[in-house]
Amino acid sequence: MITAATADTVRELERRTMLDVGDEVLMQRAAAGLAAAVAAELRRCAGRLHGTAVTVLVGPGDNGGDALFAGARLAARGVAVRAVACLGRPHAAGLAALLAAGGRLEDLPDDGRLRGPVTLVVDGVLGIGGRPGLPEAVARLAAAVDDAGWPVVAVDLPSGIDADTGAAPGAAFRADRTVTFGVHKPGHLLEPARGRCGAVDLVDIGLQVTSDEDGGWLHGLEEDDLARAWPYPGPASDKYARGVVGLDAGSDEYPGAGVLATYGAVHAGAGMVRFLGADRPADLVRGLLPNVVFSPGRVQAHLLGSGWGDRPDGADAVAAALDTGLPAVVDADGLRFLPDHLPAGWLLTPHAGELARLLDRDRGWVTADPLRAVREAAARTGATVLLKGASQLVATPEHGWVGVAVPGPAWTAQAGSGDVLGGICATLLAAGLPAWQAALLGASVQAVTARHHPGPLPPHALAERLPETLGRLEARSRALGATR
Ligand SMILES: NC(=O)C1=CN([C@@H]2O[C@H](COP(=O)(O)OP(=O)(O)OC[C@H]3O[C@@H](n4cnc5c(N)ncnc54)[C@H](O)[C@@H]3O)[C@@H](O)[C@H]2O)[C@@H](O)CC1
Ligand SMILES: [K+]
Repeated sequence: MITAATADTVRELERRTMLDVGDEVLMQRAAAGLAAAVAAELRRCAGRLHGTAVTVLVGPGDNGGDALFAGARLAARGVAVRAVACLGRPHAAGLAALLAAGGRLEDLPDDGRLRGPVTLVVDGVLGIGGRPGLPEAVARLAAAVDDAGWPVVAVDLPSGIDADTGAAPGAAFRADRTVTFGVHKPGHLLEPARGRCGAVDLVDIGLQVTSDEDGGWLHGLEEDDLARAWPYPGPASDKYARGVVGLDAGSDEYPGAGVLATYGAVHAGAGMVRFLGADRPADLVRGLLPNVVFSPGRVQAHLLGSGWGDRPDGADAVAAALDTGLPAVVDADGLRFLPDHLPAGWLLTPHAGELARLLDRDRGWVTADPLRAVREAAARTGATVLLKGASQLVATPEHGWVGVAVPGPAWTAQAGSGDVLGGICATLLAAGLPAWQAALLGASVQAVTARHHPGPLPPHALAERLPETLGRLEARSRALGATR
């Protein structure tokens, strides 16, 4: 699990640690970790340190200070280090250390082009004190560095992104590797910033990170977390232990959604799937999946809404499912028929446009800060909310942190993926998982499957690969020594 904290929380953690160790120590720990990461990167790309040339781009704050102290350590090991002052006056003590170690300082070139030999660039322009975007001259430099194709190591964050929201509304650096300190920041987990970080290294600088249940924290699921937490059947499990899913998805107008949701539920391992939707999707499902049943009967979780279209009795269907007291996933068109308050055991699975409609906001308000949007949706509806998109976020009224699913390739952004995901999540609810966990595991298993089968695989074909993923995850969970 990757834990991320906002800039304010990081500053508070740093303040507390500094009371114990003093303020110089943290920056020296950060610089040591950064220098080690840059040295490893130099060895990877040049095979050596001696004789390589590192250009350190520095801003006016402590992010530049980290970069300058790291530059001093590299200069002492035979690397030719040139610092370029990109914004304001560089960190005084860091600059003095670099110059004393034999490094040089240069001004930002007017044309934004770096001179001299460059093996690698360190982006120490802005860190958690940075406002998103870059002044024009620095933006030109960032573009030139990108064009030149030099390897870039970012200090804490790629400069220009928003550390707390993951937004990148203006120019920003793009790194091959980002070296962060103490704890991850939301920008490392959330697109589009995440895509600018490259590989992220976490350097321990001695912060006492105790992520409590208060707001502001993110927990990013990793593939091993998924492997550990999936509810694999045990030797004594029967179909009811795995769970019976009741699907009311698709319509005579959009029958495919019912088929796709059923594919998701069946291939995610539901004990039994009851298809309770309209006639046309029911006929299609009957022809494709002989294990699905169509009569009413015992159900342990519902899926409602995918492909309903303009269904006149949508509100009645939602109300009837609520009356059962069972958990449910409400997807797509079903989101238009919600009562004012829902139980936290219900899971809503909107994409940005549907969430905007739900909250009576513009889509742009949601996409500008998806974290804020998903939190607000959970608080307003009382339900757990999975916001689908480039980063898949889960908020629940049950705790203050937001979960981030394992990221997947952009190929899964296609019509029908959401219907399959609804079926997967309903299966996990039927197996007895709380809604937040069903959402995180469901979104993650689909992403991990897509990672292993890159390319434009249609959603039903991807659903058919879920069993292969689950078999691999189950073997992994055994290797990890997970207990059932
Ligand atoms: N506080 C600490 O104890 C530690 C901090 N560390 C480093 O310190 C960094 C934070 O340092 P700072 O708080 O000094 O902040 P930054 O180094 O991010 O820079 C803030 C400065 O940049 C200016 N600025 C911000 N956005 C701008 C923009 N878009 N255009 C132009 N100027 C802009 C601000 O006015 C301010 O002067 C962290 O990211 C990390 O790298 C590490 O040394 C670890 C310990
Ligand atoms: K930076």
